[in-house]
Amino acid sequence: MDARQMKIKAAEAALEYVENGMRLGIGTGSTAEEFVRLLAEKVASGFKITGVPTSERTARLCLELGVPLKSLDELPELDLTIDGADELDEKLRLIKGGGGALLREKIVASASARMIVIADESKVVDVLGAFKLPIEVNPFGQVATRLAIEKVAARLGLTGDIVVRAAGDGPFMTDGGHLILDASFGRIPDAEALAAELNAIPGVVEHGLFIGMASMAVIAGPQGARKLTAS
Ligand SMILES: O=C[C@H](O)[C@H](O)[C@H](O)COP(=O)(O)O
Repeated sequence: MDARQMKIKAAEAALEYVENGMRLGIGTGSTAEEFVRLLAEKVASGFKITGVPTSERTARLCLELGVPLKSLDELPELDLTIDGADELDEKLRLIKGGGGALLREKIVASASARMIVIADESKVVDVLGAFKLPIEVNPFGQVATRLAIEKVAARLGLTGDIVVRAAGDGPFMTDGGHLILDASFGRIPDAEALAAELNAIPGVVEHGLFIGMASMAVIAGPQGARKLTAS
């Protein structure tokens, strides 16, 4: 089974949790896009859901494939969000934001009664941090914000480069008009402490640590999909 087939396997297994009539948060990324394709097939066969996309990219795909959408302001309480992740541990702590959608993803997941993560086995780690932690920051004062991040990270024993994510010749801009700083901490033994410290820095808009948000993950491997619930 290749990487794409595993993403499809995870998406298929997660689709079983989507019920007729649900208000559904729809994630961003290559795994979430496989989910959108399968969901669109169900919608075409008469299944009714209303989706709230977590990015412009996901919105475009949904519209192209005929998945009905509303904004989060039109539908501020959701039944379920299904989204991918860049890394997750056995306690369902996640790193997200590899695609730059972490802010809307976190807002949509927070507005949902339940969040299910879809991923392949390669994303499951013992300790978060091999994937660079995306931190969304306001462009104003970005250098001061980066220094503040470095200071709180050092207090927690974390070091490593923190660089502005690029796109083409310029910086990558999120759907909200912010920058992403990618922090190469390596290992983040106390993700809760880091999340709290980052939340307290004014220039940080949001960060990619999703803690206590997912209730289940569907993990696809060569043998099929398994469920992971927070331990
Ligand atoms: O910003 C992007 C999201 O957090 C994605 O869900 C995450 O990067 C995983 O994407 P993929 O399924 O492409 O690995």
